[in-house]
Amino acid sequence: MELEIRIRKNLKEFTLKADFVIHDGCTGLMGPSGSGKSMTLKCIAGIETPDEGRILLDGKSLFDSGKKINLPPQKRKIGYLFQGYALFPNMTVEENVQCGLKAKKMPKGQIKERVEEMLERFQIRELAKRYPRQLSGGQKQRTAIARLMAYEPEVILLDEPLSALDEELREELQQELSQMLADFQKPSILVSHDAEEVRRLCQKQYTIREGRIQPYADFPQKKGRL
Ligand SMILES: Nc1ncnc2c1ncn2[C@@H]1O[C@H](COP(=O)(O)OP(=O)(O)OP(=O)(O)O)[C@@H](O)[C@H]1O
Repeated sequence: MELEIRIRKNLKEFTLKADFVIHDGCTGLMGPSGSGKSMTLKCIAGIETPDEGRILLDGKSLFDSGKKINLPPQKRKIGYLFQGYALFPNMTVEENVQCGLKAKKMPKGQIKERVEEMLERFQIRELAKRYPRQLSGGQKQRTAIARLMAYEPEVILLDEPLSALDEELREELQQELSQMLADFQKPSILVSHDAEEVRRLCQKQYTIREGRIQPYADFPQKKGRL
């Protein structure tokens, strides 16, 4: 698949200018605090709207200011993994996994089937009736990933998913993320402050500074099409 991003958005301090194309595999996006990383992801997901430009997924417009196209987030098939995972605290694991499918208006029987499949695949079936506060960091991550994958996204955006964790758990969850991304195979973008994390999980890297995105020339190229 191919995700093409060509957007401009005026922010308080600078203008975000993103012009890049990614293919299957994980692309890292690194840059200082406040440089526009989260804003770039939010524009791709449809949570924020660029002032102008276009975003195409396999040639299909998700956003096109010229053609006045601006698909809402639920129609973009983009999975967003937030920092801290953003699980709903008043919902059980099972309810968290199914909530996106209800919003998508999937038939009840199909929702049940899909949720079962995700609980099984991410080994959280025994935790189905627990609330997020009753989960370990790893279990929370698996629940968040199950919720994301239940939605069958075509693109995954990961916004510093591991930044709030201590080093030991971080290592462990990096392994799980790495496996998930390898299985996913479609395009994904990982925003991170950690160069080592990007080197481990991504095949390509971009840097962003004051809203300008550029390929990181020194990044070691790995196998996979990007
Ligand atoms: N809704 C908004 N409208 C206008 N400007 C915004 C909006 N949200 C954030 N900004 C500004 O855009 C800039 C980029 O913010 P962004 O959250 O993308 O940074 P970031 O690179 O993700 O930073 P961090 O690593 O600290 O999370 C900041 O200067 C921020 O103040």
